[in-house]
Amino acid sequence: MAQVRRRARGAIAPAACVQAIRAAATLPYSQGMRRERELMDTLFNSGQARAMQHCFFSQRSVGRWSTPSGMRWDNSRPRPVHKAAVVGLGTMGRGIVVSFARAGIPVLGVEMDAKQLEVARKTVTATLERDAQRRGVEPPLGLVRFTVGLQDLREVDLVIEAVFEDMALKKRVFRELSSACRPDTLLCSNTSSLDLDQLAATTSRPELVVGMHFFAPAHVMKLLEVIYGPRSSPTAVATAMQLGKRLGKVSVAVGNCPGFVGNRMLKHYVEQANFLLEEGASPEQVDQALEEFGFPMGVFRMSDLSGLDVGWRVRKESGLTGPGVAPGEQVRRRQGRRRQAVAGTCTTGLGGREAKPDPWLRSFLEEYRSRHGLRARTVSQQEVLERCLYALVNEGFRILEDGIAAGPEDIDVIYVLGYGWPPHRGGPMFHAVAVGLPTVLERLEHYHQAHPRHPTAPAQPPPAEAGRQGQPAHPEVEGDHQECPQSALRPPDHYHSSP
Ligand SMILES: CCCCCCCCCCCCC[C@H](O)CC(=O)SCCNC(=O)CCNC(=O)[C@H](O)C(C)(C)COP(=O)(O)OP(=O)(O)OC[C@H]1O[C@@H](n2cnc3c(N)ncnc32)[C@H](O)[C@@H]1OP(=O)(O)O
Repeated sequence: MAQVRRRARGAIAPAACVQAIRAAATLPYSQGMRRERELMDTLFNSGQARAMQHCFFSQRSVGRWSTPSGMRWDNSRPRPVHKAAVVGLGTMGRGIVVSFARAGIPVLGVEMDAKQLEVARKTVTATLERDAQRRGVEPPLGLVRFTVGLQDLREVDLVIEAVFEDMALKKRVFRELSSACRPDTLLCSNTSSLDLDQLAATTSRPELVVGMHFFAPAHVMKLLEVIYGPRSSPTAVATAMQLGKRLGKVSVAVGNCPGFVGNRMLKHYVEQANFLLEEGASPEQVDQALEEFGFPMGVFRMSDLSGLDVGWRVRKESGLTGPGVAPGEQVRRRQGRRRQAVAGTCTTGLGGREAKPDPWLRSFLEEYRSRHGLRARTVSQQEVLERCLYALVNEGFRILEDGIAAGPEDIDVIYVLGYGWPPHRGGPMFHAVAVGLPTVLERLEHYHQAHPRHPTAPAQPPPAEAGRQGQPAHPEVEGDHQECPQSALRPPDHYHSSP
């Protein structure tokens, strides 16, 4: 039972199953049946059941996508994709190649560097072989071809660019793709946060450019964010949405803004976690609170595995990597500790999956606090959860206001399938309603008063001309020491799923 509870992370159904089996094995038949019925009644009537039902129906509803400009699932025809290419075979690119092969779609893996290509070939082959062995099938190795350079791209119907998160580099790749591919080839980007419209503008076919944002590990996580820009055509959006489904993912169509939906919210979650380090929490403590809430891994473990280098590049592009930034930033800059180059982390010792406290980090944080005159205080588990999760929820409401996500269900699907938000808590927007929007608002305002640098949203809406796609811009971080504005969270009229 202890093992089940540990793996279930707060979900009541797995523990109830064990109890029912135990009752069947140890009680007389009629008592065992009665106990099972009681357990079922408890489960059927629980908030967790409603949360899981919400997840189930939300995953179906996002397939009926629509955009503010009137593109819809039922008025847009996808194109067939017979063969695809992935350009850039880092960790994400390799995972995407694996997803194509596993779905039975021929795929060309493209690298500019021959050494990197060989590493990718080995990793992809090993992953496909391991996966096939587990499933008792033949590995689909014949569907994957690797090549250095863009010369073979005329044979593909769709390309996914997955190079480093660097706008200049991505623009160069898109320009080259534009001449290397057929004029009808869809050009997609796996960018985590960059402006899709700028990428589209470098090509001869901006209408055939969309974002296809995968989540790490790309061959495991079930989410695909499909990002439409102002010039993306219905055909391009429909093709990417349908392709996601073929790849075994749940596709969610979202608008174009920095970080789109998932990472735009993630930024506020990560930011609060970093502030908590300044204030006295340890990374292990923050992670433990989030893991007890039900995430498979806390924010620091997750960042270690998939986000340190990406986050660093994103902040570098935004000019947020100078001196005077919060410890999270400097920790990330520690030599050789940006994951995906090295399996080392800021929360854990070098290598391995197990999170172990890092003595270097502990003394770094002590030194950082003393340098900035910060007195470490005790941070409760409740504060960790409220600050990290409500900041994320708050941004979710701003995303709805901006029309970047079609509805709260879309955000919930993104968090459950992309970031491991526990399904028995329904997703962030569902959770906020379950907690009570007035309570969430009160806590956000409380933390705003207590910590003037706290959340996220400006008291005044930003000027409309600062936004993209004719929508108001969302607030940008201007450094970790910005004044804290008020909450964006208002009980929205359009929230139509009740917990
Ligand atoms: C102005 C706006 C700017 C925007 C701001 C930008 C913010 C900063 C950007 C951050 C980076 C974003 C990157 C990307 O765009 C978005 C993401 O992908 S975020 C990551 C989302 N993924 C997760 O949260 C996954 C969490 N993990 C899980 O859910 C589970 O671990 C699992 C993957 C379902 C597997 O679970 P299990 O089967 O129980 O097995 P394990 O836990 O042991 O893991 C198996 C295997 O997978 C590896 N792994 C797990 N998680 C990750 C991960 N997040 N990234 C990479 N790899 C991961 C794990 O190490 C194991 O590998 P192995 O040891 O077998 O080699």
